[in-house]
Amino acid sequence: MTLEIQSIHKSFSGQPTLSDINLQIAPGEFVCLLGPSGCGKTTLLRIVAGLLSPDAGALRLNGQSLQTQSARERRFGIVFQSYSLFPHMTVADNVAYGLRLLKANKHDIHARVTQLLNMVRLTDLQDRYPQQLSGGQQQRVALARALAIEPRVLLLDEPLSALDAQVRAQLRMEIRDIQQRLNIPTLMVTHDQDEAMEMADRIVCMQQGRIAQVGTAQQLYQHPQNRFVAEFMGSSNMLQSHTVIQLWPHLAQPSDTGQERQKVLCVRPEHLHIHPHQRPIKNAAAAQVQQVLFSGPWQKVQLQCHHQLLWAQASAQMALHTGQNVHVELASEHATWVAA
Ligand SMILES: Nc1ncnc2c1ncn2[C@@H]1O[C@H](COP(=O)(O)OP(=O)(O)OP(=O)(O)O)[C@@H](O)[C@H]1O
Repeated sequence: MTLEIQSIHKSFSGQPTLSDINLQIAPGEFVCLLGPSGCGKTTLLRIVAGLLSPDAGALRLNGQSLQTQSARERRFGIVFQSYSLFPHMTVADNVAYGLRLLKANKHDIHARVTQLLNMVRLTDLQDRYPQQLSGGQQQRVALARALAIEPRVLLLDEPLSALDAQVRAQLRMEIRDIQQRLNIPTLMVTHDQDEAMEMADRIVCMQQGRIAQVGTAQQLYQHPQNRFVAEFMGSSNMLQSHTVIQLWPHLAQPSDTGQERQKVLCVRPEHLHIHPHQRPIKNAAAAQVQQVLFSGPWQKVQLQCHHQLLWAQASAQMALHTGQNVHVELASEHATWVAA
C-alpha cells in the first residue's frame, strides 16, 4: 500500500493550519511527523484518518482516491495518546471490538485476538479490565485493537507520550518491530526527536503548518536545510559568521563556497573537541569551562569562548571543572552552514 498526500491545505477560522502538504508513504514505511506544539501534526493525521476534511488537496491509497471514503471505510488503524480503551470491556473484548463491527465469525475473532495478544505479550492479562493495567499495557491493548482489523495504514498520534521513560523506550522497539513484521505503512505524530530518530524510516519536520524538511534521521541531523530543523533535531550551537572568524579563522566562510550570506554555522556538541589544558593548539580556540553536567558516559560542558557560550560533549573520564582554562577544536568536516 502506498499512501499519497497531495497539496493538502487546511485553515481554522481563516488561520492557515496546513499549507501545501505533499508526502508519499511507501509500503511498509514508518514516517514520523515531528514538530513543535501547534505546527499542525495532529490536524494532518486527522485528515489522513478521515476524521477531518481538508480545504483542498487529495489523498490516495494505491492510486485510489480516499476523498469519498469515511473514516471507517478507509480501514486505517488508529492509536491515540490517551489509550481510549472501552473501560467496561476486558482486554480481549477491546481487541475484538473492531472485528465484531466487521461481523467476523466467532472462531476467526477468537483466533485473531489470541494471535494479537500474543504479539503484544498480553495473553495472561486478557480477562482484565483497562483500569487494572499499567499505562504501557493499556497502550499495547490499544495497538492490538488497532491492528485487529488488518488496517491498510497505521496512524499513531503521540502513542507514547503519556508513558514514563523506561516503558516508552521498550514500547518504541515493540511498535517498530510489529510494524516491520506486518509491513504496514505507518504515520506517527510525535514532538520527541529521539523517538522520531529511533523509530522512523523518514522524518517530516514541520514548522507552522508547512513541511520544513523530509529525510532520514541522519539526513536531517547531519544536513539540516535551515536553522529551525538544525535546532529541532538534537542540540546545536548556532554561530554567526563573525564569531566563527574569531574562534576558528581557518574555517571556510559560506561566501567562500559561493553560497549566499545570512547563514549560521551549526555545530553539534559532539563535534567540539576539548583539550583540557591551557597550551595553545593549532586551530583551537581558548575557552573557559562554565558548567559541567554529568550525563552517564558523557559530560555536557558549557564553555565561554571569547563572547560566545558553547555547549560541548566530553567523555565522562575527562577531568574538567568550572573555571578551568581549556582549548576547543572543531571537527570542521562536520560543521554545516545553514540558512539563518
Ligand atoms: N478544531 C479546531 N478548531 C480551531 N483550531 C484548531 C482546531 N484544531 C486545531 N486547531 C489549531 O490548529 C493548530 C495546529 O493544531 P494541531 O493540533 O494540529 O497541532 P500539533 O502540531 O498536533 O500540536 P501538539 O503537538 O500540541 O498536539 C493549532 O494552532 C490549533 O489551535
